[in-house]
Amino acid sequence: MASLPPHKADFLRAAVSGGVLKFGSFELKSKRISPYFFNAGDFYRADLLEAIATAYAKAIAEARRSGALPDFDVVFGPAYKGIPLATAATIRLGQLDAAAYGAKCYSFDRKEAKDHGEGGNIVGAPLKGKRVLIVDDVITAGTAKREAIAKIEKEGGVVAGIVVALDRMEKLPSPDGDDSKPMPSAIGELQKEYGLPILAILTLDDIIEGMRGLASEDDIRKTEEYRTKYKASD
Ligand SMILES: O=P(O)(O)OC[C@H]1O[C@H](OP(=O)(O)OP(=O)(O)O)[C@H](O)[C@@H]1O
Ligand SMILES: O=C(O)c1cc(=O)[nH]c(=O)[nH]1
Repeated sequence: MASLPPHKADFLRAAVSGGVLKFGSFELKSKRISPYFFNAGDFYRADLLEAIATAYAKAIAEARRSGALPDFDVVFGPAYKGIPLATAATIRLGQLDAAAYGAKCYSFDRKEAKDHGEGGNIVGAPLKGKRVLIVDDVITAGTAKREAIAKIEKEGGVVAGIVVALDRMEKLPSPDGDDSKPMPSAIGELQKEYGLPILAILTLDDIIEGMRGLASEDDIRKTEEYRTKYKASD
């Protein structure tokens, strides 16, 4: 991982040591078959959860300092894997800088609306009139982030930006389902369409670079082939 900047190398090291980054054959939400998979649900041990929470919190604080992210009120984690990530990132932000982040809130959605008790779709801070930062695991085709934006807007919130652990650097799905057609990048189109800043702690390029000599040559070759197959036209 010598060629990666220290914050990326530390995060990739935590992902590898926790078995979060895997090589094999995996079907994605987009139905693409990938030779690698980043399962953020495997950051379940206290030290690993702290590592990912720290990585998000530092990325957010740095982007606030540089002006790459606007201010926000609520950190929103899309169900399911976004839930512990957003919650842990909120705690870590408050620990890093209580004056700036101690009053930030967390919130997440239910995949199915609750019809009793408090009811509704949202758990945690109400979103109405709030600036909402989405914190989630991975962007592949961008579908999950579009769904999250629609839910937040329906609740009356305004999305301020998106932070993910991994940008897989893939193209949008073609409307006719033919994935061999050139298409623009999922992340670029989200940025353009919604005018949102999107930050990623790691990209697929970082994984390929950082895993050279650590993953098998065969796994790296298959991952490079996958990168070429789903490479965006922009
Ligand atoms: O960019 P996309 O093509 O939408 O795919 C990426 C998303 O898909 C998965 O979430 P999923 O909706 O499967 O929910 P989960 O958090 O319950 O695993 C994954 O956790 C990412 O958030
Ligand atoms: O696209 C997905 O569904 C996906 C990719 C990935 O690397 N990790 C994940 O949890 N989901």
